[in-house]
This record gives sequence, structure tokens and C-alpha cells, in this order.
Amino acid sequence: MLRSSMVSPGPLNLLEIASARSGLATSRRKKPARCHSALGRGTRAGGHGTAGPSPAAYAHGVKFLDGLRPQLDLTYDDVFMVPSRSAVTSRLDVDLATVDGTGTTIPIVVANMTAIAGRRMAETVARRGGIAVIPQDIPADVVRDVIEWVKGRHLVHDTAITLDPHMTSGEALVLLHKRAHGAAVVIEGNRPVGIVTEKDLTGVDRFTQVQDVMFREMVVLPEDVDARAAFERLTAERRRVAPVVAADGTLVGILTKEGAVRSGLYSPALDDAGRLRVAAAIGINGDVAAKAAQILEAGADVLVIDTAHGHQDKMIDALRAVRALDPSVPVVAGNVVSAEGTRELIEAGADIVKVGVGPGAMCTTRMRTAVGRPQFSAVLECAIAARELGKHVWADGGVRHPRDVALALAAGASNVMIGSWFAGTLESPGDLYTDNDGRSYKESFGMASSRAVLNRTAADSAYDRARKALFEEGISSARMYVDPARPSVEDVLDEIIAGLRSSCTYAGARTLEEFHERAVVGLQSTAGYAEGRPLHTSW
Ligand SMILES: NC(=O)C1=CN([C@@H]2O[C@H](COP(=O)(O)OP(=O)(O)OC[C@H]3O[C@@H](n4cnc5c(N)ncnc54)[C@H](OP(=O)(O)O)[C@@H]3O)[C@@H](O)[C@H]2O)C=CC1
Ligand SMILES: Nc1nc2c(ncn2[C@@H]2O[C@H](COP(=O)(O)O)[C@@H](O)[C@H]2O)c(=O)[nH]1
Ligand SMILES: [K+]
Repeated sequence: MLRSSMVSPGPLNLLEIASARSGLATSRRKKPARCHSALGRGTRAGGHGTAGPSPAAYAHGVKFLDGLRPQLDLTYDDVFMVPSRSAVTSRLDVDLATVDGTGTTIPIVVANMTAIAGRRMAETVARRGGIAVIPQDIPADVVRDVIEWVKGRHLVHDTAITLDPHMTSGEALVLLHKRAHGAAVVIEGNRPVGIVTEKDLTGVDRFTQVQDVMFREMVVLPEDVDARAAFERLTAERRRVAPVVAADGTLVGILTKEGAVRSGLYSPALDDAGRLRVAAAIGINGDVAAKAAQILEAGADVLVIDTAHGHQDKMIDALRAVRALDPSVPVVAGNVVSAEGTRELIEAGADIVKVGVGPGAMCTTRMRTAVGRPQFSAVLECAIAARELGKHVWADGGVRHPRDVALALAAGASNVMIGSWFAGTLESPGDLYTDNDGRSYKESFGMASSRAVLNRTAADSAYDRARKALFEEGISSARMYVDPARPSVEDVLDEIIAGLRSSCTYAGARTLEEFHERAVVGLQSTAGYAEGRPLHTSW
């Protein structure tokens, strides 16, 4: 990718550059832009290093409509995809498994953010084929417990919230929102004796014991139940959810009608031993080799080495130290936004490079420092560099719509990392709050916010902590509202994955690699973007 200030292929004049800047680089503004003015028509694609890939390198990049080359760095809103003739006649024929060694069967990674990636998130997302990265600020012994716990989860059925018959409805209500299936199973000797939903607990004294309000005539499903049969049984019995039991009658999980449909659409991300996969992150400070060894020994399936400015000496040293441990799992390092940064991290030992500086919803880096790069171009350029070396990139941050995931993959990413969109779901670790209008939300914060920095530096002196907190580059408290129509991360995944399957068939692709090869991307003005948005009321 190149910048107009660095490359002058001829036909582009200053007026065109100025109008292109006012339009494409500010696509969220109201003013319509003249999109064609940002398109270069020459074959020159720029210089080397951070100035952009060589023309030959574009052979590995996404195709642009009419062979045009963008003269400005672009983000997701600036681009669209045109459909191509397709021989893929069903969206169900698309295989979304990734090829970067992470074992994900859908290209989704949950960002290593403390307010987002906890054990419930990790379990739920891995069951649908994605992977969560446990953040670097979680103590090593807790990370070990989380990995062990995730690996002990059922591959098909969700973990049930269980209650003792003598627990109160008040206690039950607190637990109910921890999971999206909206029910808790009352057990005796680990055998279900009843089920309670929010409806059963509404209007009931908070001290009422659950055994007095639970529903006893529940449907109970056998562990090996077929997804379609389970769905039909629940429909016939007018139930939304049922406990699932092993042959000896003990509880193994819980299944909803939505869960039954999903288990026919998704495949879990499994390790070699057939257990759910989970990743973990470390930073670049302290004894990196020792921290990495602990995480690897705890059984993480992917190791992420993460810092704001990944293209720095400390990261190179960290990668070398980790490589010396000869890890058998993929090593991810970042973040960078340039081809040079990508190459150097790969040369130092990264299998996957994490791309994105400043696009994150919790991120103030670009406003504080002017540093970063529009994410579509960053992914495109870094993916070209990684592919030349037989390696991969993850697109990290800035995903707000399913289309952004498709565009990141079209640009060449192997997986897409999402944080804030998942913060406002029932599976994120935070407590659920209600605002004055009765809307539910969770609190989130950036990993470089003063809140995160103060946590991370708890062992330092008060003076050092105060000094470090000054260098915050993130939001310390954000309200992430839970969408009542999509309260679960699984609802959000459904939306993303259904959209992505459809994107692939529009491009005529059966796999993600084919999608990258076949996708044709064009540049659009603000008006073009606005045209694509649905209207919920008449105009
Ligand atoms: N993707 C993005 O846009 C960004 C992501 N983040 C996320 O925030 C979390 C914390 O990262 P981080 O702040 O790197 O903290 P870390 O605890 O990982 O420390 C970063 C180290 O790099 C040094 N450093 C040098 N230059 C910089 C710089 N410009 N910005 C930050 N550190 C620098 C710091 O030293 P010293 O403190 O002495 O300068 C420190 O030793 C990570 O999860 C990271 O991904 C943070 C910012 C941007
Ligand atoms: N500059 C900062 N970037 C941050 C911070 N916390 C997280 N991040 C980055 O954002 C992505 C997730 O992006 P999202 O748009 O999906 O939320 C995450 O993986 C980090 O790279 C921060 O405090 N400052
Ligand atoms: K941002």
C-alpha cells in the first residue's frame, strides 16, 4: 500500500490528492467524497520498506476493481467487494477453517483484554471454532487453572449454572446472567431435579428457596442426542432449554434450541487430544522466557507476545527467547502495521504477526501520538509481507460490523481479532449493570488505559505507578451495551459467520484461501458507504 505523498505515479495532481484525503480518509463524515480521485491508475505500487509493497508483491495481495491501486491508506469503511461468478451454490458449502496452525474452524480470535477474554468467553467461543487469548495481566497460576478448566469443558453442550435446592432466588438471579441460556439447573448429587429461568424468579421474594419455584417436569436430553432430534423434541415440548445427562443420569451440560442449531453449523476448535483450544498472552517485560515456559507448560495452544509497539528491540529479543524454548504451538507477535515490522518479527521467530495500531475501540493511541495506520491497508501490506515468507497475520482491532471481518480476510489475514464488540455480551467477565433507562451494559477498558496500567504495575512503588499511568493510551471505563437481540457472544458469532459464509459465496470461494484469491475490492466514497446502511424508518 502506498501513500500519495510518497509516490507520484503521474496522473494524480495535488487537487486530487486533497479531495481524496477529504473524502476517503474521513469516510465517517457526512460530506460525500469523490472516490475516483483516490485511485491511481498506474502500475507502480510504490517503493519498498514501510512505503509500500513492490508491484510484484501485489501478486499476493487482494485484487482491486479494474486493477486500480489505492493512493491512500484505507480502512474497512473505505472499501467494498463486488460479486464474482460463483460455482459455490450454498453458503453451507463454505469451509471457514483457518490455515495458520491455530486450529480455529472459524477465523475469529477474542482479544487478550481483561474485560473480555475470561474462561466463559474462552469456552463458548472455542466450542464454535474460534479461540480466546487469556490476557497477559492474569497471574500465571490463574492462567493455568483457566486453561485446565476450558480443556475440561464439554465439546457440544454448554456448561450449566447449577444451584443447590436450598439456594435463594436472589442468589439464582445473580448467577443467571453469567450465561446466555437463561436457565439454571437445580441439582442433587449432580443429578438434575429441576430448572429455573428468570420468569420463575420474577415477582418472587428474594429469599425464596429455588426448590419452591423450580420447574420439575423438565425435558432431559441424553448426552449423545442428535442436534436435529434435540431441536425437534424441545419444539414439540415447547421448551427452549434442557439439561443434558450422561448415561448414569449425572448432569453434563445444558442445551438450548439455538445451541442445537449451532452444533450442526459449527465445529469446535480442538487440540490433538480432542479438547477445546485456548490461547494465552505474555508481554515483553521481565523474564519473557520464564513466562512463556509457564504458559506453554500450562497447555496453551497458541502463545501471543503482545505489546503496543511490536516493532522494537525488546520484542525481537522476546521472540528469540521464546523461539529458543522450541515451542510446539504457533507463536504470535505484535502489533505492527508495516511490511518491515512484519518481516522482522517473522525473522525473529513469529509464526503469525498481529496487525493493528490504533483501530481498537478502547484505543487512544492515534489521537495521543498520531501513530497507527488505517486498518485495511495495514492488514493488506502486512499480509503480503507475511505470505512471501510463508507466514500469516491476524487483523487486530477496529471490527464493528461483520463486513469488516470479511474485508480483513479478503486483505489476507488468517484470523481476525475482536475485542470490544464481544465486551457487551453475557460471556465477558465483567458484572452486568443497568443504566437509568433500564439498559444492560458491561464495563470495559483498554489494556493500555491507566486502569490497566495501575493493575499491571501493582508491585511497583506508588511513584513509579503514577509515572507509568501518565502514559495511558486507552479508555479506562467504557459502557458496552448488551444488545437485547444478541446478548450472547454466540449471537454475535452467528451474525458474523453467516455474513462471512455469504461473502465467500459472493466471491465464489469455498475456503478462506480461495476467498483471499478471488475477492475483488473497490474503493467507495462516504456516500457509497452510507448507501449500504439499512434504514429502519422511511426517509
Ligand atoms: N494495538 C494497539 O494499537 C495498541 C495496543 N495496546 C495494548 O495494550 C497492552 C499493553 O501494551 P503496552 O503499553 O505495550 O505495555 P507493556 O507492559 O507490554 O510494555 C511495553 C514496553 O515497551 C516500552 N515501550 C517503548 N515505546 C513504547 C510505546 N510507544 N508504547 C508503549 N510501550 C513502549 C515500554 O517502556 P516504557 O513504559 O518505559 O516506555 C515497556 O517496557 C497490550 O495488550 C497492547 O496490545 C496498547 C497500545 C496500542
Ligand atoms: N491503543 C490501545 N489499543 C488497545 C487497548 N486495549 C486494547 N487495544 C487493542 O485493541 C484491540 C481490540 O480492538 P477492538 O476494536 O475489537 O476493541 C486489542 O486486541 C488491542 O490490540 C488500549 O488500551 N490502547
Ligand atoms: K481507536
